[in-house]
Formats: sequence, structure tokens, C-alpha cells
Amino acid sequence: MREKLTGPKREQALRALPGWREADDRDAITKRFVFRDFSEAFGWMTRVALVAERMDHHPEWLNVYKTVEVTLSTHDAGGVTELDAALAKIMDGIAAQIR
Ligand SMILES: C[C@H](O)[C@H](O)[C@H]1CNC2=NC(N)=NC(=O)C2=N1
Repeated sequence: MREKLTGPKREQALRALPGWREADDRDAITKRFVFRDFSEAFGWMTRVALVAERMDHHPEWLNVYKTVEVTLSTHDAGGVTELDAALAKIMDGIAAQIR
């Protein structure tokens, strides 16, 4: 779970995560979530935060009104691991429930 995802495994993981891409400036994955309004954006963040805390794996994110820019990496591993792919999938799942 803490092994860095590289090569074909990483490409495969990203292909399974629509909207997620490699970060420009570091070993991380990123996605911009756009909701209908602030209330939906913050509601989503609240639900994600509770799951992230249980996973002991925490997102970096920036919220401006209805947009949330998320960056995921595993600090311990210095890059992207299965934990980031798992949290990304959970974020997508919770967003899908909101719309
Ligand atoms: C001590 C604690 O378990 C670690 O610092 C956890 C907390 N949350 C974390 N979140 C993320 N994204 N990466 C980590 O390596 C990480 N490590």
C-alpha cells in the first residue's frame, strides 16, 4: 500500500480515475472538482474529510466558492501510492452521490 506507483501500474490507475492527472510540479495527482455552489462543495469536503481521517490519509486542497482543487500524494513514500488512488476513487464516489 505504501509502495510508490510507477510506470504502467500508475498509468493504469490514472486511466481508471476520470479527470485526475499528474501534477505539474511534483510527484502527485490532481483534480479540480466543480460543484453547484459553496454548500455542495463544502458538504463534499466534509464527507471526504471524515473518510480521509479514518484512512489516516489526508488531501491537500484549495476551495474557492464552488471549486475544490485537490492534490494527492503520500508524503511518507515521496510520491503517489495505492492510498492516493483509493482516496481519489472515494472522492469521485462521494461527488457522484451529490449530483
Ligand atoms: C503520522 C501520520 O500517520 C502520517 O503523517 C500520515 C497522515 N496523513 C497523510 N496524508 C498523506 N496524504 N500522506 C501521508 O504520508 C500521510 N501520513
